[in-house]
Amino acid sequence: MNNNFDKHQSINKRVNRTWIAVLIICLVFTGLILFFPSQNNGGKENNAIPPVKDITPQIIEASAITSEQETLPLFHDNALKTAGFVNIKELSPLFYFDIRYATTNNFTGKVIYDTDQCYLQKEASEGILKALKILQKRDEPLTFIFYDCYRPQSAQEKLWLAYPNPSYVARPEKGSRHSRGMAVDLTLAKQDGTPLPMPTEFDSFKKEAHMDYNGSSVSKEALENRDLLKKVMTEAGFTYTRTEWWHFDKTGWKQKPVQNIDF
Ligand SMILES: C[C@@H](N)C(=O)N[C@H](C)C(=O)O
Ligand SMILES: [Zn+2]
Repeated sequence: MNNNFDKHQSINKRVNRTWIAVLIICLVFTGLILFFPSQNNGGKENNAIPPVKDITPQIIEASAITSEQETLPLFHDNALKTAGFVNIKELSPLFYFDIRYATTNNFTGKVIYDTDQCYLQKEASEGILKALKILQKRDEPLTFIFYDCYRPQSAQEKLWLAYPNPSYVARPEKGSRHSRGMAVDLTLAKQDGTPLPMPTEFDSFKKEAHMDYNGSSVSKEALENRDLLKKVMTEAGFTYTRTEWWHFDKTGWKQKPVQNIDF
């Protein structure tokens, strides 16, 4: 009888030990799953992330920019040149650039586009070179400072939102001649880049900026410089606009389409 009792007790002890062992194994597994979740489904998550190459093509291509194209990615330069544009910075070392809409120093107070390059359609660029030749033949040779050249349609929309006045900003639905690459905003400068006095600042939407303003609030010298700019640009095949002394359109602008090539 005692023998039977001892046998029973020893079986019970073995069963208990087995259960304890099973319990410990379960606890160890649970711990592994809780502490290393990424081992569980990490492989799947990694596969879900798109490869870096797919999500950053612009960064990769931008690294190919040459020193001449400091701010305009090469693929935009290519797109513009394919569409008949010329980079005015590549035309002559005599030019100066103060591309205002690439800075906050413009009437909107905001950066309108990201690059300080100056692109124009080939015909307009030829007119600019013709005008430069006229300026260089003078006893005291002069040159240009460019304020704005080609402007994508998206930039025109930003300008219109800031100042929706068709006397000074072209309606986006009509399209700006700048967006055709056939308009340019510029002023005269000495060879060393000093701007000549003009009736007003660039993009001053006051009556003094009008081409026909001859009032006494503007100096004689500034009015003469404005008239010289107008004469030279007209001789080089541009027309002027009544309200802005700095703005000129290359004849034939209607033949060129409005563009929205990124800038
Ligand atoms: C905003 C001014 N610089 C200008 O270029 N105006 C003309 C009319 C335009 O928007 O095309
Ligand atoms: Zn203009």
